[in-house]
Amino acid sequence: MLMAGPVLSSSDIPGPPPSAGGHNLRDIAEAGGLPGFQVRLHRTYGEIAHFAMPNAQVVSVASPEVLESTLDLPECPMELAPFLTPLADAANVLLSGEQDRARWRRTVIPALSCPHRAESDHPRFIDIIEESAQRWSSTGEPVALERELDTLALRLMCTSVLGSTPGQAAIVERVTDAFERLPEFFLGQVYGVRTTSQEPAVDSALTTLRDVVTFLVDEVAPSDLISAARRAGQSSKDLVNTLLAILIGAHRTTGTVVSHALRQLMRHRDVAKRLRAELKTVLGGKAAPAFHELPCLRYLRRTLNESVRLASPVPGIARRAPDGIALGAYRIPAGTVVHYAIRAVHMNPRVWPRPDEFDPDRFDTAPQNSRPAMAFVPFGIGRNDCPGALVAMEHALLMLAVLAHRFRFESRTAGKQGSRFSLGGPCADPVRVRPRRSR
Ligand code: HEM
Repeated sequence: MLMAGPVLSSSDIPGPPPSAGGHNLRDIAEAGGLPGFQVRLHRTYGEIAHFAMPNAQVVSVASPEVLESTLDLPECPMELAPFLTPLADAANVLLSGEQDRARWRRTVIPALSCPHRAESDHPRFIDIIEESAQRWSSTGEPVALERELDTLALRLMCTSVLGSTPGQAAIVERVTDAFERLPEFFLGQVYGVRTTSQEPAVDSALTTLRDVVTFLVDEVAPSDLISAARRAGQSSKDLVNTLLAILIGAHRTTGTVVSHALRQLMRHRDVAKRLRAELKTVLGGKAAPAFHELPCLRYLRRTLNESVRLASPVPGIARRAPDGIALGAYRIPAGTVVHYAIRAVHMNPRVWPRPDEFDPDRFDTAPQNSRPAMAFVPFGIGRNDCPGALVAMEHALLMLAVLAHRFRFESRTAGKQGSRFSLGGPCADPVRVRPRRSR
C-alpha cells in the first residue's frame, strides 16, 4: 500500500509492553484468547500493532487496505497454530509446503464445491437437519446448542465428502467428541492456563481421530472426493490426511456461525421477524427451501454474513514475510510474522461504523459496494484461503433456513453466547428448542 510520509521501521510499530518472559501470552490468556486480545490491541494501538509470542515478534494488521497489499505472503508459521502440531507426524496437508499444498487444493476444492453434488445432497441434508432438531425438541430439555450444531455441521460435511455411510451419525458423534478436547488443551498449554481437558483424554482423542478416519478411507465405498483424490495419486495415507484436514476445517466453524446467528435472532426480534417473513414469502407453505430457492433468500444471507462478521470462527491467520516488505507506513524485516487479525478487521470502526451492533443490512448491496475489498475476510485471503468456503456457506444457509423456519429457540439469557475458543471461559447457556405450530 502506498503511504505518504516517511517509511518507519518496525520498531516504531506501537504495541503493549511484553509481560513476564518477554512476550504477551499472559495478556492473551487474560483477554480470554486471541480474538478478544486482538480486538483490544487494535482499539488501543491502531490498525497496525505489534505484540510478542515466545518464539516470534508479531505484527498484527486490522486494515483491509494493508491486507490487500500483502496478498502474496506465502508461509504460514505453524508454531503459531500449536493445536495442529500433534497431527504433524501424519504429514498433514496443513503443515506441508507450498507446492504440495497447491496440488492438494487443485484436487480437493473442485470435489468439495461441485454444484451437482450440492443439489443432489440437498434433500438428504434437509432430512438430517430436521431429524436433529426434532430430537432436540422431543426431550423437552434445553440442549447445548453449540455442540449440537457442530455435530450437525460435521454430519453434513461427512455426507458431502463420504456419501451416506451406515452408522455415520455415531461416527460423527465420536469425531466431535474427540475434537472437543483438543484445541482448548493445546492452547491452554501454550498460554500456561489450566483447562478441563487432561493429557490422557487428549491422547485418546487423537487416536480416535486417526482410527475413525483410517476406517473411513479403508472401508467406505468411494465418494466423489475420495475418487478424485485417488485419481490424483493420493495414497491411503494421503487420504487419511485429506479427511483429517477437512474434518479439522469443518469443526467449530460452520456450526459456530449458525449457532451465533440463532443466538442473535433470539436477541433481535425485529431481525427474526423480517427473516421469518422472507422465509414465508419464498417458501410459500413448504417446510424447507428447494435448492434453486436458496439464492432468493437474500435477508437470510445477510443475517448469516453479519453473524460471521461478529463471530468469525477463525479469528486470525498468520503469514511470514520472506523478504523485507512495506506494511502500511512501516518497513518490516524478513522473517517477521504478519498476523491478519480477521476479528479486528471485522470490528474496524473506520470500515464498520458501530462495529459491536448486529445489523444484517450492512450486507445490503449499497453499503457493501462502498467498503474496501478486504473488509470482510472470514475465509482468509490469498492462495491459502479456506478451501471449504463455498460448501460451508451452503450448509450454513440451509441449516439456518430450516431451523429458523420450523423451530423456535429460547434461552434464559436471551441468546448471549460465550466464546467456544475461550480458555476456561463461560459456556453458552443451553437452549430450549420447540417446533413452530404455524409456518
Ligand atoms: C464458516 C465456516 C468456515 C470459516 C469461517 C473458515 C475459515 C478459514 C480460514 C480463515 C482459514 C485460513 C485461511 C488462510 O490461511 O488464509 C481456513 C483454512 C482451512 N479451512 Fe476453513 N473455514 C470454514 C469452514 C471450513 C469447512 C467446512 C472446511 C472443510 C471442508 C474447511 C477447511 C479448511 C481447510 C482444509 C483449511 C486449510 C487450508 C490450507 O491451509 O491450505 N473450512 N478456513
